Amino acid sequence: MTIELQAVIFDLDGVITDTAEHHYLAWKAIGDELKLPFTREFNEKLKGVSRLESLRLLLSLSPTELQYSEQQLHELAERKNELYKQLISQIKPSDVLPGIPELIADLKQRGIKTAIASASKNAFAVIRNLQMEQQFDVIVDAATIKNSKPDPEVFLAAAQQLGVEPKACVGIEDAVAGVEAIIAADMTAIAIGKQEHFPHAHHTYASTAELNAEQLIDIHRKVISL
Ligand SMILES: O=P(O)(O)OC[C@H]1O[C@@H](O)[C@H](O)[C@@H](O)[C@@H]1O
Ligand SMILES: [Mg+2]
Repeated sequence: MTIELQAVIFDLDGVITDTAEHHYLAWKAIGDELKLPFTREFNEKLKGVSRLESLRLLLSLSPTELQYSEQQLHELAERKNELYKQLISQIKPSDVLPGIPELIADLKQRGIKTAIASASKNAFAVIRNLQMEQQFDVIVDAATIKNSKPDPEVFLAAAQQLGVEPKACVGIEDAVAGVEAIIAADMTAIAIGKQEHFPHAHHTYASTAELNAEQLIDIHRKVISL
């Protein structure tokens, strides 16, 4: 018996709206201050991972062994978050990425459920500013999750709350750690970004504008029959 696609679980930052850029700009400001050679390429590693883990990755760019106390680490993370919160305070409904509203509407019409699986503690603020609270059947954010991506926990929690088995889900991510989490959750993994970043994704689109429900159903069907 084949398993039909029953739910699409979206990452938030970089998939629903371009907050991946806001995270980058906030870390870039901290990196510049500490004179660290932080690039967009290196930023790919920070996508999808928790705030503190992102900070650890950023500090690993230092050529010398920098020693920070727990207190200093906490202050740096807090400062990054303040910069980030300023940036997201400007987010408005028109900042939803292209193709996303149409995809969600099409999925709903086909009876396919939708959820958010985000590693961010700011997820609800972003969704509120986008006025998308009513668009998803389930929203899981960092507040209730112990293990961050690439651990599958956030995707599995979303599937469980939807009442759908993981194999019947497609996950959509713009982060390497996120695609790993989807695969570890035994779901079909769709990546958004450059193909070379996502060798393990089942399919990669250059942009959210290319997403469409019919194709997701097809890709899921092929993955299930493998
Ligand atoms: O600092 P926040 O808002 O809790 O976000 C944690 C992580 O959330 C993820 O969604 C982002 O991709 C990461 O870049 C970010 O570090
Ligand atoms: Mg993301």
